Amino acid sequence: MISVAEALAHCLALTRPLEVEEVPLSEAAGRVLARSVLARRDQPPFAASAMDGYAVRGADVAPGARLTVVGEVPAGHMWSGRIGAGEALRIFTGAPVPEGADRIVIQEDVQREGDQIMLGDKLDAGLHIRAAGVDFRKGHGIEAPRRLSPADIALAASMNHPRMPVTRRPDVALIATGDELVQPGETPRPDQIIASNTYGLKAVIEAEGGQARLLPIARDTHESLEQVLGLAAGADLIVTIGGASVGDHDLVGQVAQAMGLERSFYKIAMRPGKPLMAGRLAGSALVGLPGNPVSSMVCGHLFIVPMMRAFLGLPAGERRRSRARLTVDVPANGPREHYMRACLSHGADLPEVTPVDMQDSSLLTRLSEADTLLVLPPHQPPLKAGAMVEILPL
Ligand SMILES: Nc1nc2c(c(=O)[nH]1)N[C@H]1C(S)=C(S)[C@@H](COP(=O)(O)OP(=O)(O)OC[C@H]3O[C@@H](n4cnc5c(N)ncnc54)[C@H](O)[C@@H]3O)O[C@H]1N2
Ligand code: MOO
Repeated sequence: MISVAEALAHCLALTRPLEVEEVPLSEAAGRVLARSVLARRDQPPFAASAMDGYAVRGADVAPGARLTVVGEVPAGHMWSGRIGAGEALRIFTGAPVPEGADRIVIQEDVQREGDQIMLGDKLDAGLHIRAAGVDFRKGHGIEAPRRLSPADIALAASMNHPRMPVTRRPDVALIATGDELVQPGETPRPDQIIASNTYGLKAVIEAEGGQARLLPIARDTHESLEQVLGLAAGADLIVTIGGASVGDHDLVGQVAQAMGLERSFYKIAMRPGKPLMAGRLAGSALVGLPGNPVSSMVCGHLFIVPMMRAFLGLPAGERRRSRARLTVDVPANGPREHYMRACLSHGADLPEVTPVDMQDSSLLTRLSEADTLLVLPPHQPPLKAGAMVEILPL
């Protein structure tokens, strides 16, 4: 059995950054920017008023000073004159500041009578002018690769980019396997259960920016598995679920190998997730996840998420862990790295972590309750409440 880190390295070696496509800016949120984009103009393109008030010469500003209003400029218009001594221009937020003026007096500090204004006794000290290019200059870049946040979308719009070059979404084919499975909403026989893992994994994949296809459930026969694997042809990544272990009906590895799978590894020192398998099948990366629902979801977080990032051209490696204080004793760990389902809470100074009450890898209620994985290294001796441990937020 190889380690989790070695298995991840093999999984990442099966990926390559995908091609670039252009999408409308309005559809680019959450996508991965593939090429840096540069501002097409300065922002603001002119010195702009930050307040509603009067543009004046700073030298004229004094409590009780009287100035003559020589015109008016709203946002979206340009006043082409020059402000001279003793003059003021009525101005609104966002309007270009006229030549000669170097300060905005806010209207709350002014009394107006006809074309005259009188400044109040207590004047706001701010200049209230946004210099040209103070936000960004022409040529300023949003650097790739980067997952585009809502703020990035607004910035790109401000830079005058109607379209964004983004990495194509990875196409992921998801295959549930097993005679015992029916789709949610169907009527199961008394000896059947509902397929859950594919749905959970689709959500994991799509939250990362992949596009997941749910293929028909493959039955535990060579013919059925071969047929459904055939439907996955062309996918960037094929993910099978179940049929990975040693039982007489666990056929995924056999069938994939008969179809030409070049296997990278099978079985890892991890709990849950021991019977994980990965390799390349006719141009697609293939990951065979164990069938136990929690095993497949934990493997999804640990292996499929970094693979999505690698396909998207983002930095991809082991997911970042942090540390927390145990609230309860934890027994010794065996030879496999253990990813315990756990809940985080705020301690007095540090985050605290509590494993959920049952760790069996079939229990989706406990996974749903958990918000973090508590990671115990192989052969970890027993730990007492208060010990510091590594955690991986879900
Ligand atoms: N003799 C041994 N038996 C098992 C071993 C072992 O080393 N020796 N390993 C155990 C471990 S650990 C795991 S994990 C499981 C993995 O088995 P498979 O990947 O072959 O999965 P299945 O047998 O097909 O299913 C296991 C379990 O999960 C349910 N399942 C499967 N697919 C789905 C799905 N899409 N949605 C919901 N539930 C699913 C399935 O009904 C089984 O209950 O093997 C152990 N056995
Ligand atoms: O490795 Mo299995 O995934 O422990 O349940």
